[in-house]
Amino acid sequence: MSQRFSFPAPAKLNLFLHITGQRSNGYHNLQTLFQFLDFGDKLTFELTDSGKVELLTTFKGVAHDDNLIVKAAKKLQLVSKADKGVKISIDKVLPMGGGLGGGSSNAATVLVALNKLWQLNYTTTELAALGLSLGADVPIFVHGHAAFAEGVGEIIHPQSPQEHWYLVTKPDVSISTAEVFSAPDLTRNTAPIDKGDYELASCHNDCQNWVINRYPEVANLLAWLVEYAPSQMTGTGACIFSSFTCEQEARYIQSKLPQGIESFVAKGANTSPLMHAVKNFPF
Ligand SMILES: C[C@](O)(CO)[C@H](O)COP(=O)(O)OP(=O)(O)OC[C@H]1O[C@@H](n2ccc(N)nc2=O)[C@H](O)[C@@H]1O
Ligand SMILES: Nc1ncnc2c1ncn2[C@@H]1O[C@H](COP(=O)(O)OP(=O)(O)OP(=O)(O)O)[C@@H](O)[C@H]1O
Repeated sequence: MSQRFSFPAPAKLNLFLHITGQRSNGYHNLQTLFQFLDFGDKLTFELTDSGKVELLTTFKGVAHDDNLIVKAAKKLQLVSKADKGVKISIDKVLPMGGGLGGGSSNAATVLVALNKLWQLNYTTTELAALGLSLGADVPIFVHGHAAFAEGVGEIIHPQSPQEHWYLVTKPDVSISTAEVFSAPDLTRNTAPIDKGDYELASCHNDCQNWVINRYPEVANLLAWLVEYAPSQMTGTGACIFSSFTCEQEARYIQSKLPQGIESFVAKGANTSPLMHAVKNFPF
């Protein structure tokens, strides 16, 4: 059996998410602060000579060729004319449709890892540009540093917010990004802020009110959490992150959560775990 290599695909949080306008193609202009978590999926790669991209893990509700993992690998194969193949498996822990960017992170890890494993030597900027067509969040995961982002999320200014401990909770609903962004009554006119001069505490998530008005599961859990810690939705939901100064506090509140709420505790990371793995490659 040939050698296997594993790389992390971490979660992201949107520490705030302002919608500042909408483009003629329907996409939204955003201002957001991305931070990674030291928690996420793990992808394992086995190089083959078959020329084929094979995802060995099945996903409920996502066909093999629609999976962002497969799309990213095929895209890289196509642009680079690489004749090598790969078998990929994933230990999936991030909830889908949670606002944690799992799919985009998986795609970014495929691009970054195969760039190394297939010895393609694309730059980070080239990989991020390739990734943007797969998802608006792919470039930030390719760049791998916490950042204030603009445009659809692809204009990236690295920043270093405080690395809190977070309790991340998932209300028992899955919310599609497209559903939120296509809502006629979503707030789309938040005034742009200056990336070098803003107060994190006065920022917010423009999707949150829309979501809590429609999903009582999110509204109820958020109302419960804010009694204990500053709490906000990430991305278009449904996950909520609550900030703590130490791990024990986060774990204590986790132990008090209402029954049946999926959750994990993780630390904010301004450098993505993927970057650490790449730096140490070959392992
Ligand atoms: C909400 C965020 O997670 C914030 O980080 C991202 O902007 C969403 O990123 P994503 O899940 O990678 O989104 P994509 O797969 O690119 O887009 C999903 C759908 O959301 C809408 N969409 C997405 C991003 C954006 N800036 N404006 C949009 O209107 C589009 O209708 C698109 O069809
Ligand atoms: N490898 C993958 N992992 C997760 N979802 C995938 C993957 N490939 C395709 N998808 C599809 O993408 C959708 C969005 O998944 P994802 O986990 O990225 O959502 P999300 O966390 O809400 O992302 P965001 O924060 O970007 O809104 C899923 O519902 C699924 O249909």
